[in-house]
Amino acid sequence: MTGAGPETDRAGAIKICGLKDAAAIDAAIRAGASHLGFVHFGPSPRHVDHTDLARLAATLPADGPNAPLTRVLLTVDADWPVLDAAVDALAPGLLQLHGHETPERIAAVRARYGLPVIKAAGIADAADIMALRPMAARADLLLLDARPPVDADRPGGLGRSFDWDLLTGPDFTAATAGRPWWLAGGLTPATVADAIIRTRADGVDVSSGVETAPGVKDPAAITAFVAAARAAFARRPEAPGAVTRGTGLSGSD
Ligand SMILES: O=C(O)c1ccccc1NCC(=O)[C@H](O)[C@H](O)COP(=O)(O)O
Repeated sequence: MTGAGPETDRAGAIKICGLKDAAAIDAAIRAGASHLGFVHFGPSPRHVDHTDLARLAATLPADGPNAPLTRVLLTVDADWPVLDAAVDALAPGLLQLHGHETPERIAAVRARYGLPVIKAAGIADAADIMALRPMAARADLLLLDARPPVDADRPGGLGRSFDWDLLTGPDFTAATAGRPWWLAGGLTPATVADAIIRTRADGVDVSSGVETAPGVKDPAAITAFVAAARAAFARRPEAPGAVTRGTGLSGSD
């Protein structure tokens, strides 16, 4: 598999996830987010149904190769009919699989839609790092989130962070196999800059940290988060001024 393209390959991605309303979307776009995430998973307080996915999609700038923004469709162990309908409604540029999708399923989703795939992985200990390897072989990008508690009603968007020291060293480098990866889990406008500098993540992703309550986005917090992330990415020596918006893709092997 070759790299999917600039949507996933470039450093400096900033994704605001769990968007449901125009004010929050507008704040994310104005601030300079590169990726807008839409959750399509019934139990989530951020769930957007097919009708609203299509309605919101109609208000967004065009997606596709070299577009300034990438729409990300987030699903959890979704079957083909659910995925087909959601992809039709949103016309995303990137698919985020946030459940227990196997490497084979990742490859099948990627092939069916011709879109790059983010595989989210819950991290709590070194074993979770070792488990990244087969996912990295099939996904275009990894999203490293806190592993949810066993009794959680959803696998992400919980505002929980994890030990970033797990993201260093040869085991981590081997497990990610050169695949780009984004950091998620409990990030906030106050912590994102430190996270970017310390972990050297290729991108960051937030949901709870820019909300006033689960599912209720705070436009001012979105603006602050994106500004802090942009400034931190710009300070990193390997990516001077490197905040980039997701653009085109190949999605093909
Ligand atoms: O947001 C949800 O409710 C959700 C439900 C099911 C799977 C994933 C979900 N969200 C994922 C995200 O929003 C982020 O990618 C990530 O988990 C960071 O969330 P947070 O810790 O709240 O910033």
